[in-house]
Amino acid sequence: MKTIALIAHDKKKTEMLEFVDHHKDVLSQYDLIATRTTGTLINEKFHLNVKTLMSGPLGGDQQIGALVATEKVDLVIFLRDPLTSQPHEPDITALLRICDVHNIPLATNRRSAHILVKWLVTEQNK
Ligand SMILES: O=C(CO)COP(=O)(O)O
Repeated sequence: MKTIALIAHDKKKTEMLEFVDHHKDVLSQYDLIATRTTGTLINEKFHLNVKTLMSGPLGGDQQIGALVATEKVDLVIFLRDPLTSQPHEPDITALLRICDVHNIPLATNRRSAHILVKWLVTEQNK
């Protein structure tokens, strides 16, 4: 397990920052990538050296999807906003799909994200 992708829609960015704050000790042990705005906010606050790709609406979800498809991402945390329509909805759907195609663990809400991080810790201690 090496690379974790972090993505949050605008209304979920505060939640993402809280999530990262809570788990920064674990997350800092992995290579982190993110869509542009999400990653920039995380880097400003935590200096975790997150590599940023394009913003989601400009193709960032597709970039992460391509990395999932080529097995360069091992886990995806995507705090989606299910109550706001997104202009790049097809890209979002494609990212979720490609995670399923490649059997990549994917959390789309904060509680499942917490569970995945706990699982990471369990795996580390094996
Ligand atoms: O839109 C997004 C995911 O679909 C997130 O993109 P940003 O991190 O650039 O806001």
